[in-house]
Amino acid sequence: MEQASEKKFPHNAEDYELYEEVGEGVSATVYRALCVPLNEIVAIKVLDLEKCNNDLDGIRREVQTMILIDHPNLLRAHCSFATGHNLWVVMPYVAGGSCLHIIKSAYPEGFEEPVIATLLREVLKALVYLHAHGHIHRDVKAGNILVDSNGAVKLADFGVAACMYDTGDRQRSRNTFVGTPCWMAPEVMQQVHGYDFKADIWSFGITALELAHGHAPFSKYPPMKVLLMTLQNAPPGLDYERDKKFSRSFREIVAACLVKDPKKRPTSEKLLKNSFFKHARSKEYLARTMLGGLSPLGERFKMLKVKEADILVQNKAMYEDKEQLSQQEYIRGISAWNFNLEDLKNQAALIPDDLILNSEETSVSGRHADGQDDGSPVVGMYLERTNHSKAASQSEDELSDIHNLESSLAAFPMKPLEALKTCFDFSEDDIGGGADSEQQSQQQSFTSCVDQEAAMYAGGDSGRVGSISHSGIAGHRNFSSGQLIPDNVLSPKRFMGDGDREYLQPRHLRERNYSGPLQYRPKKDFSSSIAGEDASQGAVVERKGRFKVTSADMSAKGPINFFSPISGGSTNSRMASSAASSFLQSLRFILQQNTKQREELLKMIKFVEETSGNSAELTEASMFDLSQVRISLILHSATLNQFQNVRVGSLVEEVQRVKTKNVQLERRLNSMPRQDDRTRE
Ligand SMILES: Nc1ncnc2c1ncn2[C@@H]1O[C@H](COP(=O)(O)OP(=O)(O)OP(=O)(O)O)[C@@H](O)[C@H]1O
Repeated sequence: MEQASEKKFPHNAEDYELYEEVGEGVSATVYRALCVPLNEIVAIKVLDLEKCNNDLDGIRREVQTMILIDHPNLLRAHCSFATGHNLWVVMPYVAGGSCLHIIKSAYPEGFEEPVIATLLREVLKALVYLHAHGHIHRDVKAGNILVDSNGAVKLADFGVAACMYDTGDRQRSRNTFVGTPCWMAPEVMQQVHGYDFKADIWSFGITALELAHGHAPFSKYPPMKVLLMTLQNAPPGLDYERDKKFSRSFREIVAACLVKDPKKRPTSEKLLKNSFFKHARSKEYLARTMLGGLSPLGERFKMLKVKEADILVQNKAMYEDKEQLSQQEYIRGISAWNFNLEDLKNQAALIPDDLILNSEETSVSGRHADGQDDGSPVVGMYLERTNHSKAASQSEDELSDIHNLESSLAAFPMKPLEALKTCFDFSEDDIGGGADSEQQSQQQSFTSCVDQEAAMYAGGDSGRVGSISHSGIAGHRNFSSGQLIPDNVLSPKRFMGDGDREYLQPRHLRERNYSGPLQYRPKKDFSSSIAGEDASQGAVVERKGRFKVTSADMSAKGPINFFSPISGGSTNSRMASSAASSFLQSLRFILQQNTKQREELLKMIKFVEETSGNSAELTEASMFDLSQVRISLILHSATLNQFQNVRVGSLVEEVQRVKTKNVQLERRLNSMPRQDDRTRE
């Protein structure tokens, strides 16, 4: 057990002086602080319970896990308590900060192999411990690997950790989306059979790439696109050419972790024995190499925030309001992306119809070759979008992009509309299931926090120089999370006065997304229908560099390819469809522009349908294709987040209606005498 945790850390906010901010996540802000009675520097994670009320169960779990775990490579909390509408988690201060911060401040191209091996070995030790004790971390990433001033490595953030031995609701919650998309294993995304500790091994492999390159694969894309790419593309890995500087054993260990079939991934225990770790060095080496020359964490954090704010301003000038929320999420660090409903809706609106299969290759070579990528995911993303629009005249590329997007959608474990519908099917019982008896009994076994109720605060400012004012919290109770975080703590409105809101408020006034990890549950009836759609299970039919196209991509289950010839069509109808296709091709380009043009397009389709009436078989063919474009448009509209205007239900009906019309048109078309036959007659 860590020495610090043997001490009695007080449960009163007044006993702590909050200093500078040293970190920020989706759900919390972390401060360096002084524990006055013990005269010890600590870190305090401040979670705003008001803003986290979607994920109280997750918070309970995080605190429980942080207090119960006991391993030198895991960050153990000293104690936690509620104050006002905040939950404070007191933990050891890890002066080097997270690997993500260190990368952003000083190693944008990633670390050298011995550093990576040393970091990963320590993380693996933590995972071996967690897995052996029945825990899945579920959020392994550079942002959660902390390095102390002496080079000790601590895996942190149990906000999404789960217990493998849970039963009932908590077990079922492993069938939910939790984690950060870039690091998320395919089986976690698929939500089909649930997942186990092997999900951490996938994230571990992604983290290895993040440490090697300075960013995770796909990190510049919005979450929805990351989902599609993770499911559709071959797993990312170290490249023979691009990553020449790394050893073969490093390439191999990454490849072993990033296998889509979780059963084929090694256990953490087995990984730890891998020859790659012969490259690992001592803690002192890590401290010297990684932290030497770095300014104190608080200063670095401030500088990073200024830099990020600048990028945000630049992008604001270039891109208007709709994308702002997403951009903020990008800028705050990809690592800070936990999936949530609002993110999903906003990120979905950003899916460009551009390269999916080869995009990561493009982005990486861009990053290394032209040096234009400043490490900002936002800038990177928009550079690529601009470049892509320049290339729009190359129609072949455009066509293949469309096919790529659509086959990616096919590989997504649900049809796009269903996928989006499911995302909006927010599971209530995931949120409310926190007070089950099992948890309560676990909570009663907590050792580090004793009191259930702490004394009332004395009013007024503590007056401590350099600390954050405690004013405004007078008259409100503290609750120790050593017992179950009491229900009333988790319903902040019940005990909150207006004064509470002022406390720490300026730091929380920023526009942020607070809901923490997404916990969506797929509808039960979907799970059976989606089981067979994993692209990773299809036979490889085509390879593009490191990427593969599987038979699943080419299957009839895929979305309608409105550029393909009409089934059973004659030469004439093929000509007709080709004429229609060239028209549709232009339409398709317009489709990519914006919502307004999309609406125009729908009007045009309507016009063509109405004016062509009953006139000729050419019209029939065109109408068939046109209605397919309409379906595609509807799907895209849904995907591109037109939910403000159109209800999902009505979209589904519309798709059904147009599909029925298609079938009728196709029948009529097939039963008509073909023009060349009639000419012969
Ligand atoms: N004990 C600590 N000592 C020093 N820095 C810390 C400590 N704990 C967290 N941090 C810093 O604060 C950042 C945010 O903390 P944390 O990851 O716990 O918040 P979060 O809201 O759970 O984040 P996310 O869910 O985005 O991973 C970390 O990335 C790290 O840089």
